[in-house]
Amino acid sequence: MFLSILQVNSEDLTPYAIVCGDPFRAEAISRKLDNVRELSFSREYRTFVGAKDGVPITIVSHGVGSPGAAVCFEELIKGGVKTLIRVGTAGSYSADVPPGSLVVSTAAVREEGLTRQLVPHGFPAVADHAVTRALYQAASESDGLVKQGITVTLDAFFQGVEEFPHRKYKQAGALAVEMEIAALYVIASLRGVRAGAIVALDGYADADLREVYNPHTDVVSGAIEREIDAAIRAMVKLHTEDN
Ligand SMILES: O=P(O)(O)O[C@H]1O[C@H](CO)[C@@H](O)[C@H]1O
Ligand SMILES: O=c1cc[nH]c(=O)[nH]1
Repeated sequence: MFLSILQVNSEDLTPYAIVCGDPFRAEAISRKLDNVRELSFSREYRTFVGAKDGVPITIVSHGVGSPGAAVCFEELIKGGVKTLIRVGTAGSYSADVPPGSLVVSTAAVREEGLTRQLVPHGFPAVADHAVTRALYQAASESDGLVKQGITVTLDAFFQGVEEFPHRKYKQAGALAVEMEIAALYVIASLRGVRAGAIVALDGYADADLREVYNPHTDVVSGAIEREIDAAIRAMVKLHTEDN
């Protein structure tokens, strides 16, 4: 089956897929695999397949924001993907998880518009337990701080005149904010596949991002490198458990 938005044949995909926002991060992830092939680069969606320790893995970029990412998740699932791990970046809610830390998202607050058009208000956006456990274990094997907990998914990146809901979610114990995890978890639940996510913290959520946002620092690059390695190791572990 030809997937018209990703521009790939489903026969070329694998049941295990790592997704990320940035097409260049997708390429960086693919460089860690053996026998890599780039299948397509269409819109924000760049797709590679390769293997780690004999486990075939698909890597796809989904761009910024839930609606575009949802299209990618839906086509991957339609194409036969059964396990998805998002490897992203996020803003921290707490000095306890400073920039450079990793957070494994156990659940996501649905502060975006996309999932409201898919499921009722109270429907939770939750990670798969086995995927979360594999990600947390793999990330904990590397140097550096790793936490697991609730993340928040927003649509807006730069603030307008409305207050962002950061204060209340921070008080409620959320660890970080990003823009796609809730969509991933809700779509995975709807379509009966499993998903998890890990994010590298690149700053503080309540900073004025127009002034200070810069994910291209050594600290953030190091954290992204660690989360990529963790996601690949987690996929290999999940494959072993499945077989
Ligand atoms: O680094 P990625 O995976 O793109 O994730 C985060 O970075 C983007 C914002 O710059 C949003 O997509 C957000 O979710
Ligand atoms: O959505 C995001 C992603 C990275 N950093 C942030 O502060 N917010």
